Amino acid sequence: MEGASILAQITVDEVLMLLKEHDLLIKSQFSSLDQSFNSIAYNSKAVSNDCLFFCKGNFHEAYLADAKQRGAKGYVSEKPYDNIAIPGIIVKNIQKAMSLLSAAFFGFPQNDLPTIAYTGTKGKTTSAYFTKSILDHVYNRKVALFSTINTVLGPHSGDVIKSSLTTPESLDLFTNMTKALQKGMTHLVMEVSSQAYKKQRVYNLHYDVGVFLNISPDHIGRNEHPTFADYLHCKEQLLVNAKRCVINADSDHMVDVYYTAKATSQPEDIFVYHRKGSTQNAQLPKDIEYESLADSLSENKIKITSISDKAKQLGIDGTYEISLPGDYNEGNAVAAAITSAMMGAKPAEIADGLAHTRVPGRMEIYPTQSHGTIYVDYAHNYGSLHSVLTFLKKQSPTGRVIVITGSTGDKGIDRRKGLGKAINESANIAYLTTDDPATEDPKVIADEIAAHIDSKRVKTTYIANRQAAIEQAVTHSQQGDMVVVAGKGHDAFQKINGKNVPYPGDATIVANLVKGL
Ligand SMILES: CC(=O)N[C@H]1[C@@H](OP(=O)(O)OP(=O)(O)OC[C@H]2O[C@@H](n3ccc(=O)[nH]c3=O)[C@H](O)[C@@H]2O)O[C@H](CO)[C@@H](O)[C@@H]1O[C@H](C)C(=O)N[C@@H](C)C(=O)N[C@H](CCC(=O)O)C(=O)O
Ligand SMILES: Nc1ncnc2c1ncn2[C@@H]1O[C@H](COP(=O)(O)OP(=O)(O)OP(=O)(O)O)[C@@H](O)[C@H]1O
Repeated sequence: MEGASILAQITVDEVLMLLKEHDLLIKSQFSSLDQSFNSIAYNSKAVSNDCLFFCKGNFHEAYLADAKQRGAKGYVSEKPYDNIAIPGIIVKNIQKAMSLLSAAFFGFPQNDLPTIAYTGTKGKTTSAYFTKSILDHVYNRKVALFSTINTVLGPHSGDVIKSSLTTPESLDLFTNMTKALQKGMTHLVMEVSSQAYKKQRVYNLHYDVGVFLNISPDHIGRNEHPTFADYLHCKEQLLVNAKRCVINADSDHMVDVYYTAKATSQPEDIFVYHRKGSTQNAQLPKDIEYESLADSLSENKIKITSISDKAKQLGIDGTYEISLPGDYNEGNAVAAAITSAMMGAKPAEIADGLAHTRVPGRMEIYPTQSHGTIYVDYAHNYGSLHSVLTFLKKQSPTGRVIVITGSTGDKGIDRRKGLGKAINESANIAYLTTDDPATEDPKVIADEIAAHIDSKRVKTTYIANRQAAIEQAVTHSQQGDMVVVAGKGHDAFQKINGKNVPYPGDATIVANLVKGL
């Protein structure tokens, strides 16, 4: 999107006032406070007339010259560009300034769009889809969704666009909120990544409900978070910015997370849920408990019981069928039940939503007649692959586990070790292949995964072409085998050297392959 010209406006006076309020202003080169802007943009190619342009990231002066030529009337930046004859506003932090001013430009659309925000290393998309599915029953499909997979701006199929980031750039985020309101949406469910906080994409955005699902090491390395502490700190900001907080107790570091929430929310506004029998973080308050009543590939069912008085007021006690298999999806479903009840959902609506949610590329099952059963799943780090493989092994302890995976280049470097570890713990056969290699050699990435696999225990083969690797794994599988195609779900591209190279998608390849097998 990178620029917006929906009917909206902001004046230099308003810009300066806001920046001063947030201690972001260094200086302004504007002579008139009354000058107004009818559009905003951060990419010169998206600039239209009377535009206020943001210079951020790996920026080059030539982009500002381009923006001026296309109609920019001023810019906001951390440094002046005196060679270009256009007035600037110099700020201390451009990402914060862009978020703040984008929200103001659209008249703070978040104030009219009650929002549930999810963070966590795993389960954000699934929980967000569960929640949207429930609230769609309550609010007649008027629920917007900003997720890793899709951005849903309205109730019609034409209102759905593919997302390029889990959490969009701030200007795009507030543009999308405005579009959602214009299309009659009444609520928003969104995912917030740790990068969104690191890059201030959601600066000054407050949520009605914030959920912390879990955390385990991920996204640590060059281009992302320098340390786990930084990753945790960024994720915790979601609760600092939420009126009501929902926390899953069954994950490491949740005591730390709870105390972060308590710094800005009353204990009355913090809801902690536990799996029955779990002893993890037992010192945390217990508001809601859930237990698994069925946990197989064909049936996933939970019972929710409220413990504290405030939880009882949500009125969600009961049993619920969950459309997605996997014990880890039970916690995701509980989070969705709690948050949607906070937004007005009744147990029958929660039951309907949880029983009928489909999340593209998450635990999709493709049976065959004469070969193994194929699972397409988005697992691409230790936590997720370990969860999926242990769940599947529990279902069929004697079947062989066959995994096809690669890992991303230039980011999530620590995932390679984790994927190798998960394969080593639970798989019998591994096909290592290409994921999104970016600027790296996929063979080198595969070797780094393989370094954590004991090849005497797990037969490991490298096939560079992802489609060929899937085809070989599936056609060589036998009845009773569980073949897990991990990592890309429905992604219809591979990121190679800065380009999105078209790729059919794991799910499409498998769907075509299993015909006749
Ligand atoms: C490291 C990082 O956060 N990069 C993001 C950032 O890039 P950037 O600001 O440096 O942009 P750039 O492409 O170098 O260009 C610099 C500026 O010049 C502008 N430009 C460029 C060309 C031109 O002709 N004219 C022009 O004006 C660009 O619009 C941009 O504003 O801003 C871009 C959009 O404004 C993002 O697409 C980009 O995300 C990169 C691609 C990315 O993939 N980030 C990942 C790590 C990410 O954020 N992932 C999380 C999920 C992971 C998690 O769970 O933490 C996510 O939320 O998706
Ligand atoms: N609560 C959970 N705990 C562990 N693993 C999970 C959990 N929920 C989902 N998974 C696994 O993680 C994969 C990705 O799930 P999902 O897309 O919901 O998570 P996400 O947080 O949005 O991930 P990402 O940040 O990678 O986009 C699933 O396909 C499944 O394998």
